[in-house]
Amino acid sequence: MTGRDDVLLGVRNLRTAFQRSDGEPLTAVDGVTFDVRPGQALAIVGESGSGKSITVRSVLRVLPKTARVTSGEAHFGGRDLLTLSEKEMRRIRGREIGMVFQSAMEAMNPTLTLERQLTEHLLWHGLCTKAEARKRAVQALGDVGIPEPEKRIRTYPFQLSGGMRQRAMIAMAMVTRPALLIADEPTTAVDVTVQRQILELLAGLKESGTGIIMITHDLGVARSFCDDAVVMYAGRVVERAPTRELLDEPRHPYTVGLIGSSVEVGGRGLPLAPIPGSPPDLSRRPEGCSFHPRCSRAERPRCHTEQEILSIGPGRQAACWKVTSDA
Ligand SMILES: Nc1ncnc2c1ncn2[C@@H]1O[C@H](COP(=O)(O)OP(=O)(O)OP(=O)(O)O)[C@@H](O)[C@H]1O
Repeated sequence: MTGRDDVLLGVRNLRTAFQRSDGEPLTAVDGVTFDVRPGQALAIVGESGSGKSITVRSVLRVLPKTARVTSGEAHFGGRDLLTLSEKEMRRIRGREIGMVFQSAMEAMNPTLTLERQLTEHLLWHGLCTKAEARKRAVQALGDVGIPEPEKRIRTYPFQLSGGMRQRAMIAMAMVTRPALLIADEPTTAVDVTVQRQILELLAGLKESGTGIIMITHDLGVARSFCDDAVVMYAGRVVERAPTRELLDEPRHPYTVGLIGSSVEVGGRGLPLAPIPGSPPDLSRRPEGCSFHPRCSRAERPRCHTEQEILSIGPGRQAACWKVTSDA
């Protein structure tokens, strides 16, 4: 049995910067901290460019060439992933940590059949014999609802429909039975029916004890699937809470704006209200709270000088002194 206190992945104070061509550093992830627990899902939400993908790519150590983790820790299975060698990371990625991305075409090798990809994946990680690998691969395709897996295993990714390809990618991520699954917009490119089926698959994984990080723009998906959520703005976590509390009673002015401008709200018949302005250029971040130029509650001088994340209740934190003084 695992309790809420077991931490599967503990990310502390993660900072990642890009070296721009003009020499200016750009801090895309700025002091991010969160925990993921076994059998629980954490949503990472925020506008485009807020640092969600770079956060998980930093943990997996699959960053663009110009980016570098400049500080922080990522504890997983008694190790700090940020201090391991590339060889050690290769053993962890795809085996102990599975990955699912928005586009299966990006994640799969178009020149190999599903059979080669799945069996080689298992064999490379030394998880079974060649004879067992095929059996496990067929089983994994069947488990994700691919009909006639014995036959489909001989196809190439491009011969499958988008929904089937997405399932095959999930099969590949699940076949090693990872302790942690990182899913970056796994349902964005598929229709609503496939989306529901994929979420059911991921829910099965969660029930079997896998911890999940789900990056999503879809607050409805976060609500139905994720236990906890962190909201990112301009590379920082501005609010964290159990997902339902966060969505039903958002506290940080940015979270309030994000929810007000979301399709989830529009779908409930309420008017969409976009947040005025746009996120800052990360190489010229405003002093203090990065959201203050867009915030209707901003006041001088405090919002221009500080942004500290503070407790606002059990399991809840917000990086806004106005919210903490309301509490
Ligand atoms: N290849 C890159 N080169 C330079 N800067 C980059 C690159 N990729 C990302 N960035 C910077 O990092 C920031 C965070 O990017 P990231 O991809 O993590 O955002 P995101 O929240 O995942 O957005 P989206 O929801 O659109 O995927 C961006 O705003 C951008 O400034």
